[in-house]
Amino acid sequence: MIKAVESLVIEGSFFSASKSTVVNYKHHSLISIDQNGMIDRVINEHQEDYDQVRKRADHAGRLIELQPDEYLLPGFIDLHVHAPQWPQAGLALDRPLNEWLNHYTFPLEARYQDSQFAQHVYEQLVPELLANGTTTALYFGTIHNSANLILAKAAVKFGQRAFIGKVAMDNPEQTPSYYRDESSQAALSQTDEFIQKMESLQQQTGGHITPVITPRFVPSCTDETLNGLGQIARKYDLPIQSHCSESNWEHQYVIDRFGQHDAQVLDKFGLLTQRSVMAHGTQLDDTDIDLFKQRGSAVAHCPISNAYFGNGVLPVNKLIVNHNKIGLGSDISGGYSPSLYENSRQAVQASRMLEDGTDTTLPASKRGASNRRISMKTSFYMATVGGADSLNIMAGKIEPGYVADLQIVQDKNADFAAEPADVLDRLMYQTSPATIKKVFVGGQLVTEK
Ligand SMILES: O=c1[nH]c(=O)c2nc[nH]c2[nH]1
Repeated sequence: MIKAVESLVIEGSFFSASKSTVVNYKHHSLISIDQNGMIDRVINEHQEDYDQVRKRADHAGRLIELQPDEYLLPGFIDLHVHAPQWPQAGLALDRPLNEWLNHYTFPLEARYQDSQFAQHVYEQLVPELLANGTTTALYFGTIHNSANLILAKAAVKFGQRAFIGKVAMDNPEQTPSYYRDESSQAALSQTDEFIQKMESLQQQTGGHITPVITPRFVPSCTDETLNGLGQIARKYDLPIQSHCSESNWEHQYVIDRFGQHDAQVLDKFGLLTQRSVMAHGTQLDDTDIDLFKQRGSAVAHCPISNAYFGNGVLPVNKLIVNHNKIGLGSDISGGYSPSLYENSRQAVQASRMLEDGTDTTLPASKRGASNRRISMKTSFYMATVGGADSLNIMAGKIEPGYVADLQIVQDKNADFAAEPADVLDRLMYQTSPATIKKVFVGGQLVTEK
């Protein structure tokens, strides 16, 4: 059972993004958190009641003071995590996507019919993500509802905000007999059952958990299942997640089967809505990107994973300029790292290579694509505001009315003075779990060093 949150006041300097290229810095403020775990006030040093609010919180033992080398940031939102793949993070990344799925991933995911194995993995993964500053995760589970509920219970136990999907995959041509839903009807009825069980777990525990409609990707689902999942998403008005135009092989498979791109196919089955978050998108064309925008659907940018399986670099800046919804995903274990800090770095680096090009046998003027680079501010925006907008939650900002999902991080090079904008970059490039000192979800302390 989630404990009632005590109101809290945090005193310190903080960063919070307001736009894709603008991160605001507020020096030495009070961030007041109410008993519902929401930020109710942000008070600056010059406001009349600063001292009074501070003193009252201090007397009540409810004041947390940041050290001079510490900063408050919004918690990060990971839009794409395959929870069952944690044991293979970093394995076989030199294999092409379909081989990696068939030889490593499906055999591993099949093991989650064993609930003890599920518990062993999930009780490691959830605290690991929290220790990396990830306060919200959008998880793929497996086909097994018992294991998916163990993941939900781990999220409740450790206090993470979690969106969790029972994976649907029933296409006998693209899934192995040992790891597939028995039939389309089974995939749909077990999805429905998972939704009911998540709703009662949420009511019993008060945990921050939400079920998600989860067709694994178009290749692994029959038309009947894609259609049925679209109907369930509509019936319950739930978030939807899948993979979309993620590699040469996968993109071409969908063209061969439907004569259309993933985006149109997902849309036709009612799976591209303003609650959809689709991973990768490296092969999206301009029409697909516009369809995403029209539908209000989000892209989960997974820059580390894309370097291995994506056969291309997602043009993040193009999506940002086009006002598409976009956030960051670790894609454990297509991506080896549970850290959105590391993914933020890779997002910046990949965008630079996309802009400059990589083939130096060509003249510089013929390499790359213009206006593709992003700054670390944009990565920070995607890890916070972009992720929250993608999930339609009031998170990712340090402002009144937002949930108090926060992290306190230490600037390990604070001895070397820098302007606030540079400090943010330094934090984004240098932070590791060792310098993430405290993490809060809904105002509750969930990790402390
Ligand atoms: O990176 C990926 N990881 C997966 O598990 C997966 N399944 C389908 N497509 C996928 N891509």
